[in-house]
Amino acid sequence: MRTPLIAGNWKMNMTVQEAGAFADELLKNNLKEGVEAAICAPFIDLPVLAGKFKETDIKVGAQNVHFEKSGAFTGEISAPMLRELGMHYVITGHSERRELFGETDSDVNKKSRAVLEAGMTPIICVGETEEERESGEYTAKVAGQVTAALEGISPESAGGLVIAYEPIWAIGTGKSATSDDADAMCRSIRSEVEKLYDKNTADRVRILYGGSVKPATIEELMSKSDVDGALVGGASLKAEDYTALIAGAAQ
Ligand SMILES: O=C[C@H](O)COP(=O)(O)O
Repeated sequence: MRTPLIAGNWKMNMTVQEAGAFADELLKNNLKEGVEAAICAPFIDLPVLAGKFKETDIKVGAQNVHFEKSGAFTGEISAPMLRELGMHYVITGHSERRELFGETDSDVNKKSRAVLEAGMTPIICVGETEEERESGEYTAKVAGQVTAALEGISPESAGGLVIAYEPIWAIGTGKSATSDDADAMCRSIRSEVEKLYDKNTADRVRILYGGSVKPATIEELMSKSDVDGALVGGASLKAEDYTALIAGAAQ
């Protein structure tokens, strides 16, 4: 039985003050049980969120990491630094990082392994462009990203991973994949994991959908058997909407 996960990805939004206010508001709400809640925030917000959520089940995560533990990498943050702050998750391979910052499949693999080595869980993002969807190449593209990201990761670690399927054409566009499309792609990713490892590992790995998920669409999405949750951008920025996402996922 896989615990559903609703992971917010704040991207480059929310000042420290706004993050604190979000946390205070969220803590006043009664989050439905049975769904894991996580917020992946800008680096500067992480200490305040870790502090506010310390005595709760709400997890905190980062949106990026460097794959080396330390060294001359100006402006970068390492996995051991994030672990010491109490982080549970780190998003790796988000399409914005791949497209805007030139991250390669190999970088995503190295970052994911560094996150695991530090005792955290990577949320590994994969997904196709609109052109790849239209050309019919999308299943192969995503399978290739999954294979590259998981290279060298042990079966024991692989079962605990989170993979987020985020079709690039659905991110921040209001143009969500249908729940059936999301389910089909999550199933295809699970079968890829089974090919790389075994059925037990594939049954354990959690696969999220991301791309214009809203409180109004979460319930239908979560009714699908291979969708284990969502990676949510815009709709995770307001405590009220985030609370509604958790409630919808708990149905
Ligand atoms: O990581 C989250 C995704 O990029 C989705 O963002 P969105 O919910 O704003 O479309």
